Amino acid sequence: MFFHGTMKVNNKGHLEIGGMDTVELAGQFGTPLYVYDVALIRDRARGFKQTFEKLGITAQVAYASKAFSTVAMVQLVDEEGLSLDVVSGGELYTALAADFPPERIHFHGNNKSKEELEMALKYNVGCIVVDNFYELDLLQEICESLGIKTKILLRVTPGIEAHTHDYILTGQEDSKFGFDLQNGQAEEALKKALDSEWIETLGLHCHIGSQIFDTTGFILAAKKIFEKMNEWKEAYSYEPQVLNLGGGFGIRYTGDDDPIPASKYVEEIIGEVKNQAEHYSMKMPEVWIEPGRSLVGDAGTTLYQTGSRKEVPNVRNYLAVDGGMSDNIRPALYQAKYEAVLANRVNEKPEETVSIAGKCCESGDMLIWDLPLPKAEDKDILAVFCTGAYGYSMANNYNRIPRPPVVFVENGEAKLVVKRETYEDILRLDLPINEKIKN
Ligand SMILES: Cc1ncc(COP(=O)(O)O)c(C=O)c1O
Ligand SMILES: N[C@@H](CCCC[NH3+])C(=O)O
Repeated sequence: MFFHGTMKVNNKGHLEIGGMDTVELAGQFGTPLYVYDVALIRDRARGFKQTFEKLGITAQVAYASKAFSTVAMVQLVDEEGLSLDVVSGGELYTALAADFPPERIHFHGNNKSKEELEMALKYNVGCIVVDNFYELDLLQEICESLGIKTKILLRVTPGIEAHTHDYILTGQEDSKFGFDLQNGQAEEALKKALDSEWIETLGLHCHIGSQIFDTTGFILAAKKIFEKMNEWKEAYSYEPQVLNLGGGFGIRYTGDDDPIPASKYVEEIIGEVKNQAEHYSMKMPEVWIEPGRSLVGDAGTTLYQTGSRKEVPNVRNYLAVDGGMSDNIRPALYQAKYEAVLANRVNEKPEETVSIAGKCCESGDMLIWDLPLPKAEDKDILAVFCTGAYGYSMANNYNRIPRPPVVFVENGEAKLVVKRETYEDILRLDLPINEKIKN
């Protein structure tokens, strides 16, 4: 059984998370429903911090809020003392609304607008991760006009390919992100930034991709970056104070996934950074990381209610649930795989293989192919595991389906942290072309 965190089976044979019966949660809050195991998120956050402490390394662990950003989540990140990576005005606005300390916010993005940069500068965020020449010029201009100085990291692309899905690769040369390290663009950007009286260049940033199972790519990236840092030390007497090696640490969605433990990623990466710093006689930089998925991925579970069935004789049985690609687009987008159980019948043995269909009008809206389950009946509760990262955050209103609510569970208590969207919410931004609209 694919249990983790505080999950267990209670004496009714129901899945329990955070001391709460998920079948009762489904009854109370309705389905689909996102349930987050808060203790597991705290555990993961503390694990990262403790590994750095144990290694005696000055670090910042910035939660990549694109994985799952809500006011409550940002407050939890603050409680755990992490920093926060935001990638848009909306994520920044959420962080500020949650009263997150701006000095611990890192602002990312490959096409930040003037308004977004102004907002970041006015709130004095900890650093801006500059992605391209357009942004570097714009930032310099805005700083000058507002009379505000800022700290930056330069995002570099080291020219390596991590082993993951093509759509979530970011470190290769042909990428929309960052200044290329090999072709001289990164050096040109550094010279520009060092020449600016408005910009303090804290160091470099690199993110090679997501759902990566070992440290080979990170180590290669660190080597390539140090090689350049050494050249730049000699040419410009510049040594970065910070090296941010991004996120991307993989998690176990199914039994086929075999990532190393989070602490191991950190230990091996730090080991290499130390080696490189020694090799080039450079001072050890602060090492920052930006985990998203590995902090929240397996802490999230989605509860659905089962509904219609379709049998294609001798081919496949389809079982539909009351959500789908509108609350979890990852299977459609990346062929992502998940495990699931019937939360109200956890102890029962599988009797059939069914494919879980979503309710959207799209053949590709399949959540799980060929899942062994007890013979599901109408109104069973299907719990899909490990939906905590890039599930709710990529949810949408396709087919005008309202987005589900989110509940945090911890120590036998459930707290609603995002309300279910209503049909009124769906109409909120619509304007009629004539007045014949019903309320
Ligand atoms: C710049 C950056 N940092 C951090 C992350 C977080 O990645 P993950 O959720 O895989 O840890 C991402 C997403 O891939 C990213 O683009
Ligand atoms: N959204 C992706 C990861 C991309 C992360 C952003 N660089 C996923 O669900 O796996």
